This record gives sequence, structure tokens and C-alpha cells, in this order.
Amino acid sequence: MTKQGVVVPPPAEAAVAVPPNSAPLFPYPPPRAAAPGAAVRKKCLRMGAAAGWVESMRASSPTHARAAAALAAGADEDRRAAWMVEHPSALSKFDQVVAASKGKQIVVFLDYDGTLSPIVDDPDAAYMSDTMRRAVRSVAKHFPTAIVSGRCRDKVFEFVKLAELYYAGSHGMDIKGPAKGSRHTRAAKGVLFQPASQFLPMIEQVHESLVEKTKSIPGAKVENNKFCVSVHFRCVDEKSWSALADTVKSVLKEYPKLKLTQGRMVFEVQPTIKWDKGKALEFLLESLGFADCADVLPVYIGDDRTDEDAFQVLRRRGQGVGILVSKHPKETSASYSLQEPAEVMEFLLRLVEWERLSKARPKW
Ligand SMILES: O=P(O)(O)OC[C@H]1O[C@H](O[C@H]2O[C@H](CO)[C@@H](O)[C@H](O)[C@H]2O)[C@H](O)[C@@H](O)[C@@H]1O
Repeated sequence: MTKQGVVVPPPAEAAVAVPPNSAPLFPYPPPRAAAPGAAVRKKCLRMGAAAGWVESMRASSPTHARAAAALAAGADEDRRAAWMVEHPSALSKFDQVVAASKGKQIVVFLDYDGTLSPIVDDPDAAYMSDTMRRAVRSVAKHFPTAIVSGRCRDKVFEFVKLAELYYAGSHGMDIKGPAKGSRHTRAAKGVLFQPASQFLPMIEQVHESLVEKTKSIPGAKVENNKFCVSVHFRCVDEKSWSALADTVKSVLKEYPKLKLTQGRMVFEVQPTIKWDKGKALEFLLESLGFADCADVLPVYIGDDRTDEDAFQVLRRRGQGVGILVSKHPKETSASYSLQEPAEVMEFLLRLVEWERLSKARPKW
């Protein structure tokens, strides 16, 4: 097997649009693979599955009163302990994680917001620290590394500023290889894949319409992510959430080829193509020369619902390590957890150190 990547054609179904209106508005929770022994997680999510869309907006708010009440009652502690048994810390189980990589090439996939940078009120100010940047740079020296983000690719590059990485922006719908070339691959230059390019004019239109229609709702912020649009409600008063959701839904009625999902206090408007972060992960593995290979270990770290598509791909392939970044129990297909970006950085640095030492170790 070669690690010298050759850009491969996308999987056949990549650009196939699903029938208009086939995706319900506010599909919450999003469809996911049932993870084994998920009784605790099912319990955690039962409320979300049964609730309406405003309830699902509340559920994405960490300060929601119900969470505080549950914590006060100690219920949260028990739930967290049970959840940690199923999703142990990737730091405390570091040896187990790297043992899985024996004889395999590790490929690292990193979400941006909430994974490399802390969540902040202003999406334009979600900077990553210089120490995190140094950690990611070190990782990329040792392993092929990709950023997989809901943001538009240019914007996430402006934050990360590392030319040696792969970038998959717009939830994986805009993939580009390292600008400079990489020691891990020759598939280095130019845009590799944009499966939703025909949606660009529609996204422009819906962006304009959402900006116009939501401007009377204080705190609402609409972000153009090139192949998708984010409508943020983090700074919107809870009393206006219902009005905001109604507004977004009514705009989307005019666009049956777009679907609406929900992230961390944000609505995500995306084309209804069969493409997501999981497909992007598979595409990147193929591009790097690891299609249908047993000797690769993808490590995917992310915090958001959209990252679940990638975790599910890893579960389906029976290959790789999915790590959810979360302080709280959440329904997830990831195997391990880390609490916050600071722990992500610690994990990345340990990975680099482990690789450095294992190269230095005599092979006998
Ligand atoms: O896939 P990601 O890299 O995690 O991107 C998902 C969305 O992240 C950003 O929004 C989130 O982070 C903001 C800054 O911390 C926060 O204010 C917001 O509430 C979060 O939802 C980004 O602004 C979106 O465009 C991305 O889709």
C-alpha cells in the first residue's frame, strides 16, 4: 500500500441529491447508528427524541435550567459516571488507543469549533491558541492530518493557519489538500472535491433571505459557510427562540432541496445531498491511498452532532478511534471522550510524543 495519495474520483453516490422534501425540518435527534449497550445514552436522549424543536434548541443550551436542576439532584453525576464507563477518557485509556494502531498508519481528523477552539459567543472570535496550533502542527509532522469543519474552508483556514493540513469545510462539502505539499501524500494541490457546487447560487439566495428575515430578532446571526448556512441563536433571548425557528422554517419552505439540522445553539442549513463529515472522512482516506485498507487507523475528534456521521463511519468500518469532546453525557457513536479543547491538546501532544519514542525505540 502506498501512502502517496492519488486523488481518486468520489464515491458514486457523492453528488446524488435526495428527493426534495425527503428530510424533515428539525430532524432531532439526527439519525444515528445504535451503539452497543446504549441504555444510558438512550435514556439521556429520550427527552430529545420526543420533544419539539424549541425543546431541542433548549437541549443544546448548556445553561438550561433543567440541567442545573438535575445536577443539583445529583442525577447528573450518576449519569456521567455511567456514561464514562461506555466512553472512557482517551487520555486515561491512551495506551489502549495507541495499541490499536500497531502496524497501522494513524490518520488524524479534527473538528474545529469546540474541539480545537473553545466555544464562544461570537463565531468570528473563535480563535485557537498558539499552543494548540503548535500541537496540531506537530501532529501533522507525524501523521496525515485533516480539519473537518462546518465552517467555510477559507474561514477555518484563517483560524488554523497551517498550510500542511487537509481541510474539509462546509461539513465536508469543500475538500482541499495541503497547499504546499505534504510528506505524507502527493495528492497535494488544488481543490480535491466540492460535491455541492451546483448549490452555490441557492445557498447565496437563502443566506440573503435568512439575513433579511432574521434581522428583527436581536442576537440572531447568520453565517455564510459557502455550501451551507448557519443561523446562530446563542445570543438570542430564549423568549425569541420560537420566533427564530418559525422564521427559519418559513424561509426553508421555499427551498425544498435544502435541509435543516441543529448543532450547538445553531441551525445548520445544508443541501440535501448524501454527503456529510463521514463521507468526507472516507473520501480523504481514499485520497491518501487507504481505501479498503486494514493497515490504517483513523482517529477522529469532534464535539458536534455533525461529527456523529464520522463516528458512525468508523463504527461501520470497524476501524479507527472516534473521540467525542464533551463534558456532559451525550448520545454518541464515539468510543472515547475528552472533556474540552485543553484535553484535546494534551491528547495530541501525547500522540506526538508516543510516535517520536516509538520511532526511536530499537525494533527487535
Ligand atoms: O464543525 P465545526 O468546526 O464544529 O463547526 C460547527 C459550527 O461551529 C461554529 O459555531 C459554533 O461555535 C461558535 C464559536 O464558538 C459558537 O458561537 C456557536 O454557538 C457554535 O454553534 C460556526 O460558527 C458554525 O458556522 C459551524 O457550522
